[in-house]
Amino acid sequence: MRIAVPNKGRLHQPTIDLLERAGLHLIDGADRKLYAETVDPDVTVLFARAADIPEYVADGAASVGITGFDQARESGTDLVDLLDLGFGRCRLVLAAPEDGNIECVEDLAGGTVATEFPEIARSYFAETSVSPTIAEVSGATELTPHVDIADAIIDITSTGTTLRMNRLATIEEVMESSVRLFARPDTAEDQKVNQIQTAIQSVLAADGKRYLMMNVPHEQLEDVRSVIPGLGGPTVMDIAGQDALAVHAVVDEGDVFETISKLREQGASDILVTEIERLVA
Ligand SMILES: Nc1ncnc2c1ncn2[C@@H]1O[C@H](COP(=O)(O)OP(=O)(O)OP(=O)(O)O)[C@@H](O)[C@H]1O
Ligand SMILES: O=P(O)(O)OC[C@H]1O[C@H](OP(=O)(O)OP(=O)(O)O)[C@H](O)[C@@H]1O
Ligand SMILES: [Mg+2]
Repeated sequence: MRIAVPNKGRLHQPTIDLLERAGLHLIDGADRKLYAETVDPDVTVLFARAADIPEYVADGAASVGITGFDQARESGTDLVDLLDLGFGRCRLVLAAPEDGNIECVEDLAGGTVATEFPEIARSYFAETSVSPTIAEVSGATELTPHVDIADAIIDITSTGTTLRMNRLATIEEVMESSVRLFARPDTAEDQKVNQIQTAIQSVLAADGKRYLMMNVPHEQLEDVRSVIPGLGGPTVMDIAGQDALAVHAVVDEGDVFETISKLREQGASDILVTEIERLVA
């Protein structure tokens, strides 16, 4: 089966890193190659433009694809969104010059809106009382209101820097986006698709988690247990020939510092903190 992933740009490397962490190591994914084999002989990675990936999946060229939710919406394809991969978080917004006369959506009656996302723009305006002309552009959208190509834009923003630099103010949010794992409705339940989904999910589940291991005297177990945060209880094991118990627990990274002090106060010793590669529920 084939997985379509972004061939360049900001989504490329995080996607490859995630696949690698999920155990799907690429074999010879050299620059400019259009595909790469993986350690799983049944899985090939196809490199494609982020905007083309939904079509690749919908047409069957790939069984699953990884790209922005905005791209899936724009393509109009019927895909199932299996997992939110947590990166490529951004918003599509309607924005216009800060000091101009467009202050609300209604001010766009008879106007023009430039965007790289004409389909999203059309469906957005279908829900409003105005239907401005949509001018499709393929980059530098933020410039268009300043050169009389458009009155406003619909474009991606994340930190807001580009909008500010171009003296544009947000009028309304159109949609939120992040990178997702997509499949076709008819393959979303396939065993191999499921296997890939589980592998990636296990990486996401391990993100920001640490594994704590420690020795605890029998009589201190309840005190130690009481200071371990989180819902899942720790795993407790007898150590052969010793009075102490081995206690293991998964803890949020942010809680590790405080938890260690508390554990020591409660009598835990030989505390070991390790990273977790994957967490399969
Ligand atoms: N500033 C951003 N912050 C977070 N995510 C973004 C940002 N810009 C784009 N994205 C996400 O990345 C996807 C791909 O963006 P885009 O097609 O612009 O690729 P790119 O990585 O910028 O490469 P290029 O524009 O050179 O083709 C977008 O559809 C969106 O989901
Ligand atoms: O709110 P910000 O953090 O400034 O991000 C928003 C910018 O990021 C993207 O451009 P990108 O950097 O991908 O350049 P591109 O126009 O070449 O795609 C997007 O098209 C915006 O222009
Ligand atoms: Mg870009």
